[in-house]
Amino acid sequence: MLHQVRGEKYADPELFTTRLVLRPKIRIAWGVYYPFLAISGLFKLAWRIVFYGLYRFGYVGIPVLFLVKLFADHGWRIGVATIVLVALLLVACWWRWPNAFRRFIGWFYLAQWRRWWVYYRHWHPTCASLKLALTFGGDKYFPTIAKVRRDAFGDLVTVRMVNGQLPEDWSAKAVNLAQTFNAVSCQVQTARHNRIVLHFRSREPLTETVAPFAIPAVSDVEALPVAVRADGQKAVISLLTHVLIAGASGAGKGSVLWAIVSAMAAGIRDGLVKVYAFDPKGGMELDAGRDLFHRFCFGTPEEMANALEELVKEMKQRQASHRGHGRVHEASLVEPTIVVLIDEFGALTSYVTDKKLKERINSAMSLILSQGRAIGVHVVAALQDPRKEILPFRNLFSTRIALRLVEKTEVALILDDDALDRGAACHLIARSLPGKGYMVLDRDPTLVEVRFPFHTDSDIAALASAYAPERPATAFVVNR
Ligand SMILES: Nc1ncnc2c1ncn2[C@@H]1O[C@H](COP(=O)(O)OP(=O)(O)OP(=O)(O)O)[C@@H](O)[C@H]1O
Repeated sequence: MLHQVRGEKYADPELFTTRLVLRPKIRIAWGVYYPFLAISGLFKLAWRIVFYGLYRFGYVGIPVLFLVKLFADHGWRIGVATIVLVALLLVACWWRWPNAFRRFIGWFYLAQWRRWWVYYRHWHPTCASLKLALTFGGDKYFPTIAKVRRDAFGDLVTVRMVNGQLPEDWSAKAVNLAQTFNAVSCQVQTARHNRIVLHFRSREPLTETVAPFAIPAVSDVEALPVAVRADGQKAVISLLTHVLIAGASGAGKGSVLWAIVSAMAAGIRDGLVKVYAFDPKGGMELDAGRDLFHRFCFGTPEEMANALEELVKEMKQRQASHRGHGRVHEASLVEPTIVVLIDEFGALTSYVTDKKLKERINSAMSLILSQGRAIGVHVVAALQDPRKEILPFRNLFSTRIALRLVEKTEVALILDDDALDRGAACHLIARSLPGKGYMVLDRDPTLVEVRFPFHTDSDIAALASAYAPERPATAFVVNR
């Protein structure tokens, strides 16, 4: 029976020497056996030279072959002149286009060097000690390093797993792997065909505090620039889906809320976006920007329930007037987009002890979340504690943002079941990096690592005074 074992069979160097002195097991004339051994050895050598020299290490083998031919055909003067010319050309490229040079030449060669010097040399003992190798039929098989690439933050090592392995097995060893290969962190991302990518970072991206963005002149609620991605580009979210933000205490949920508010500030000023703000923690977080809100509610649970029911009533009126007029809501001065901003969603529901009140809040929230989108009512909710009470609503939020979380089980609860396998180690985000996290966008499986800009109190005050709508918050403002 021929067994298919996925992995690199470990060839003990000692076995290699014994194989050379091996005598044939069957009786065979020496005069036949040794010439056979010599010819087959030569064939193997030639094959290895072609395979390793031109294919595996072609990036070195081919230029070397070219130089050897050049020296042989045209003499050493032409050879040396060519080397100098190429070196000057490379220096000029590096000087003129440093980023492109790094990306296409520098990182490539550095990655190849690190593949052999850093990873391959320590690979087998590391896998054996972390129990990531497979023993079968008396042989040991190791996960194969298929490819190493480099980016601005470290190495991306593509690994073909052995039979029976899952990305989770590697995620569980991420800290050990990072420590072994002298990396700051190791993220495990799933790839196709039983492969995973280990992202060994030599430095963390997004460690700098991000300043507030310039406010877009026209706010497009379908594409609000709210954060910076690891590659330096702006991350954009759409409010046409409901947005859930989760993070431990001090993770920077406030910075996400303010990034969203500031991105739609022009719409607020022009009356095309109305923000209904709920701050069940007593109004501390959102108070600085209260002038931006059409409604600002920070009272008792009963007052919150009343406010939400008022909103449901307004929603029903919209539904009635929209019946028969298509399903896409267009913001106008008469019917602006309504954004329901909730700081600490958990405080709205989980901490309410009165059963009736809890039911009122839950059913109003369910209606808003399930029917609001079609008529321009969108929810942005932050929460600290992703516990069971949140779960019934979770799937109604298509855009989910997770900042630093306390436990790794919360990652699946907020983002996606396999988010941790795809590298969203929110529980490992340092406390010193508030506003950093991961997000999944509507119908897009890609996880985006981001850092949100930080708005100081004076930034928020300036925002509120420059972009406050004509009519500041009045109606059903509670406890003002
Ligand atoms: N994006 C950010 N960049 C840099 N620092 C930030 C950022 N967001 C928040 N901070 C810092 O972290 C502190 C805590 O932030 P914030 O109050 O927003 O956290 P939180 O998640 O709302 O916490 P809690 O749930 O306890 O209110 C802030 O006072 C600020 O100093």
